[in-house]
Amino acid sequence: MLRALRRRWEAYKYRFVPWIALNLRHKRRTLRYVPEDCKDKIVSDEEVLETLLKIFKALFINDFSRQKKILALLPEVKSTYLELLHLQPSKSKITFSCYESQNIFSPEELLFHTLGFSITRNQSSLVSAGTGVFVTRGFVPKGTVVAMYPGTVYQKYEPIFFQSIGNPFIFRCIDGVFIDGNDKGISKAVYRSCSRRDQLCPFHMSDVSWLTPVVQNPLAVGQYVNNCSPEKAANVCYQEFDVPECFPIELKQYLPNITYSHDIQSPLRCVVLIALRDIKLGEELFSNYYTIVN
Ligand SMILES: C[S@@+](CC[C@H](N)C(=O)[O-])C[C@H]1O[C@@H](n2cnc3c(N)ncnc32)[C@H](O)[C@@H]1O
Repeated sequence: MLRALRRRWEAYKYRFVPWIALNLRHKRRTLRYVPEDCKDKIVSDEEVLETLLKIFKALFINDFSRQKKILALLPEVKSTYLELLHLQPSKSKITFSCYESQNIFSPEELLFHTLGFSITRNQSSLVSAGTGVFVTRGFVPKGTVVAMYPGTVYQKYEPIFFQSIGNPFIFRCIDGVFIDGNDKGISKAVYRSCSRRDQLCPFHMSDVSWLTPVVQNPLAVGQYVNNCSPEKAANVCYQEFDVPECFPIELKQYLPNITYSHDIQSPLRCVVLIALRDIKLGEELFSNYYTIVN
C-alpha cells in the first residue's frame, strides 16, 4: 500500500507546482537556463525545416501508391516527385526502390535510411518512469532533430482545464502556448476531432497515427521522452518551430500537431527535440522539463 502510494507520488510530483518550487533550489543540475526567449534555439529554423522536409518527403515517396488522389490534384507536385524518382535512381537508391516496390520500409527503417538513426518507445531505464524513448539504430549527431512533440496546440487563453486534469503530457512553450501530447482519453478525442475538422479531402492537415501504437511519422514520439536526473543528464532539448506558410501541402499529413481553434491566424506551432550531444545506439533520450527563461 505504502509502496503503491510512493509510486503514485513519484509519478505525480513532477506536475505538482509546490514540489517544483521546493526542489528548484536543490536540483540545480537538472534545470536549463535560457538567457532570453530568442536565445533558446540550438539550431536555426531553416535547419529544422530542412530536416522535416527530408524525412516527410521520404515518407511520402515510400507511400506513393496511397497518394494518388493528392497527386491527381497537384500535377506539378506529381511531376516533381516523378522527376526525383526517375532522374536520380542511382543517387537515391532508397527512394527509387520504394517507388518500385511500394512501401517496403517501415517508418522506423525509413528514418534510419534518411537521417541515420531510429528511435523507439520502450521501458525506461529509470525505475518507475514508465515508457521512455531510445535510439534503436544508428547514431544521432549533436544538433540533429531527433523527435517531435505531437499534440493539440492551445493558445494561452484557450480552455485546457479538463484536458489537463491528471495529464502529465501538457507541454508549455516559452510564450505560454500549450501542447497536449496525451494519446488517451479526452485529449485523444479532441485531437481527432480537430484533425477531421481541418481535413480538406484528400488533404490531411495533420497526422493522427501518433495516437495509435503504429506511428506514420517515426519522429512523433517526443512526448514519451523522460526528464533528466542527476544521474542521467539531458541529451536532448525542446525547441519551438512555427510551420512556415510555404510548407508543402502534400506533406502536412505528417505534421503531428493541430490547433485547437480553427480561426487561429498564427502559424502552426510544433516542438522538436534537438540532440545536445552525440547520442549513441541504445541510449535513452532525456530532456529537461524545467527551463528557466531569465
Ligand atoms: C511526459 S510523461 C513521459 C512519459 C512517461 N514516462 C510515460 O510512460 O507515460 C511525464 C511523466 O513521466 C514520468 N517521468 C518522467 N521523467 C521521470 C524521471 N526522471 N523519474 C521518474 N519519472 C519520470 C513522470 O510520471 C512524469 O509525470
